Amino acid sequence: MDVFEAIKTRRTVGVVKQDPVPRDVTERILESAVWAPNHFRTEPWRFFVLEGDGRNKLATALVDAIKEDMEDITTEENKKRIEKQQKNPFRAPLVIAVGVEPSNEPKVPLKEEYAAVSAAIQNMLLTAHASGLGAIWRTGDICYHPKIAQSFGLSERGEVVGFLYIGYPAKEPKNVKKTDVSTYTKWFS
Ligand SMILES: Cc1cc2nc3c(=O)[nH]c(=O)nc-3n(C[C@H](O)[C@H](O)[C@H](O)COP(=O)(O)O)c2cc1C
Repeated sequence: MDVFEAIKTRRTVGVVKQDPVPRDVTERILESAVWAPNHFRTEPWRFFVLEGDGRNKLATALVDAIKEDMEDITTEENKKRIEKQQKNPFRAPLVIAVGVEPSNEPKVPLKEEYAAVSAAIQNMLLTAHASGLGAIWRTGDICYHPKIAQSFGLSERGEVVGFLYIGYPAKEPKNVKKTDVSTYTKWFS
């Protein structure tokens, strides 16, 4: 599969099988990340690989984070929200939490550190797709909760920018409509 084909045929896959992802495939996905472009070569990306029982680490972090923002954790509604977060990491056999650890160098714009990590994530999604896997980049407010960053040992400036849920597709991905690029393009020749 050439790069353009991989880019065009990759779709977000939210529902995957529980079959484990082979170690070498996971390692290839990780390796593809660090070839992303990165101004000043600060290498701001961090990867936390969660598989098998390791996914409990994320479940605990998600539950701690959600509880912190609740006034009363014993209401029926909140109990359900807690239960949902407890289960969320088990929706895929492999979850990679991708973090950013921004440089302290004044010359390095913060937005460029996030840009580099986003480019790394796209590499990972494309490598997963080219390996026959399905993946979804998930966030939500909880992803950016300081407790989540802390749970992975990130600094106060660091944060998790996405959870990649990866596995073999259980369902055909939904078709998405893309507006033709000409709508967003102005040419100056
Ligand atoms: C920064 C970012 C955060 C995202 N977070 C979520 C999410 O929390 N839940 C979700 O269902 N999809 C999430 N997505 C995936 C998008 O919904 C998906 O890319 C979009 O629907 C387009 O589908 P495609 O990836 O198949 O082109 C996220 C994508 C990005 C780039």
